[in-house]
Amino acid sequence: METFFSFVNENQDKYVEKLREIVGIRSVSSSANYRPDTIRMGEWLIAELERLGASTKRVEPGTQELEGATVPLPPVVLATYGTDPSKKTVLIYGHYDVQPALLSDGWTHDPFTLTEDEKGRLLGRGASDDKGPVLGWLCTIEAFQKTGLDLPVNIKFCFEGMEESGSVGLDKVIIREASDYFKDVDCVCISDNYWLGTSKPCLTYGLRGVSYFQLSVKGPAKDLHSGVFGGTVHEPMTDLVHLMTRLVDVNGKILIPGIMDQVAELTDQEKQIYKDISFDIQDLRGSLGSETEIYDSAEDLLMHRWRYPSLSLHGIEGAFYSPGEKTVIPANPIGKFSIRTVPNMDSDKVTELVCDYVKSEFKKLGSKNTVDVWCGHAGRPWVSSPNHWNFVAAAKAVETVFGCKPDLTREGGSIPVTLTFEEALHKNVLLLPMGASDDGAHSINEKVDRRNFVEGIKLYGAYFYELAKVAEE
Ligand SMILES: NCC(=O)N[C@@H](Cc1c[nH]cn1)C(=O)O
Ligand SMILES: [Zn+2]
Ligand SMILES: [Zn+2]
Repeated sequence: METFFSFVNENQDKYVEKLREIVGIRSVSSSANYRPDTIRMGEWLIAELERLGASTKRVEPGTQELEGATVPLPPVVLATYGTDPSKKTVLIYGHYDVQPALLSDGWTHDPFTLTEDEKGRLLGRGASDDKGPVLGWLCTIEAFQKTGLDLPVNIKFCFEGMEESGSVGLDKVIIREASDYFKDVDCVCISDNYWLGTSKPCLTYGLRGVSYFQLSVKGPAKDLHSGVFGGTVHEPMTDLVHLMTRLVDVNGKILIPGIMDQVAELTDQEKQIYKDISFDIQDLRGSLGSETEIYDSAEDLLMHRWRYPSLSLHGIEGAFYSPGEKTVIPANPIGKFSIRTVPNMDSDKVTELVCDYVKSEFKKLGSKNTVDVWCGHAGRPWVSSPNHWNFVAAAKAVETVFGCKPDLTREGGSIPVTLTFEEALHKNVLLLPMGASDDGAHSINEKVDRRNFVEGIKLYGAYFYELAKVAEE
């Protein structure tokens, strides 16, 4: 692998330039305005894959109602690189859409202009989640080609542009293609999460699910002057804020009856896992940028990230949020919150419990306004076993590139398609992150460290190499 590693080192500036190009494509899947950019990002990947000699298939998953319009869903990009029957075939999944980002959120520079700082941090929306990792796979193929090394595996790619918005349309494509496009797949690898800390790589075998809710309170036909109408009408925002405070307490305890009853019991065997993991609370504080954690011990913090559900309040649409002092009574604010779900929670049951509870709490208010609550999208939790040869190969690759054994982790975030791959293809799925715990995905000043980006490309190459060698059991 030395030739490969040296080539990657020497060409890293070129890879960073490519990352700059794609961070500049504003592929924000949640926004109708940015839908053409999201589609363009999918097309960029198709062109790049074809330039590398892959055969591609552009799948149109259909349309979507978004912000009052019918818009096309971004394409699912399928690609095949190598069809040698004597080699294993690995399916690589990634997403090319990103979370929204505005300079006014607090970014130190334009979020869609990749900027490298003096610490080698490559800052930009999607740098870590998930454009850096997606690009990394393509750089890996190019490095094998340019060094004249034989790529020791066949690769299938599946890149989507809706991951940050519920992966709409993707499950159907995977289930349809399971016995067709994906029929020769031996294992799956996803690079779309983060190390537990900032220095040691990990392999990940579990994710929480996510159920995203919207809670609308409607009253007057339009926003009102609070001087003229304040004190004389039931204010929707007052009802909504009351309801939102009834969902979760300040210590993160979910207040919706029945939710915790579904959570799998903690066994002695599982407890043991947490004792062996080195998790530095200072690292967590570094990522938080504060010392506001709820629990004192690493075990409790990890358990509450990985194996217990959480409920987060995200925002209120239709309410005044700009600087200044507008005196308005919003007519129809919509609260946003999500529940990270864990084994053995059932998404339909979660939705039923949330909706019944919100409606019963609203009734207690005696308000003349109307309430509506719905689940926008739900992805299931996933936990697998890290003993499969796919993990063994990845662990060896980590040792080759980083000189240490990887942490074995679960993750608090969600990649809903993971379980779909496992169930539809009946193959092992491995999460092999490129980014570090302080990358700030979804936040302001998201970054990937140049080191992680470059070593990540080497890791991908070493993983292909180890996959070819590892015995299937
Ligand atoms: N890197 C994975 C990731 O960020 N996943 C999102 C998925 C999601 C679901 N709804 C909105 N986003 C996550 O928030 O975990
Ligand atoms: Zn992601
Ligand atoms: Zn994300």
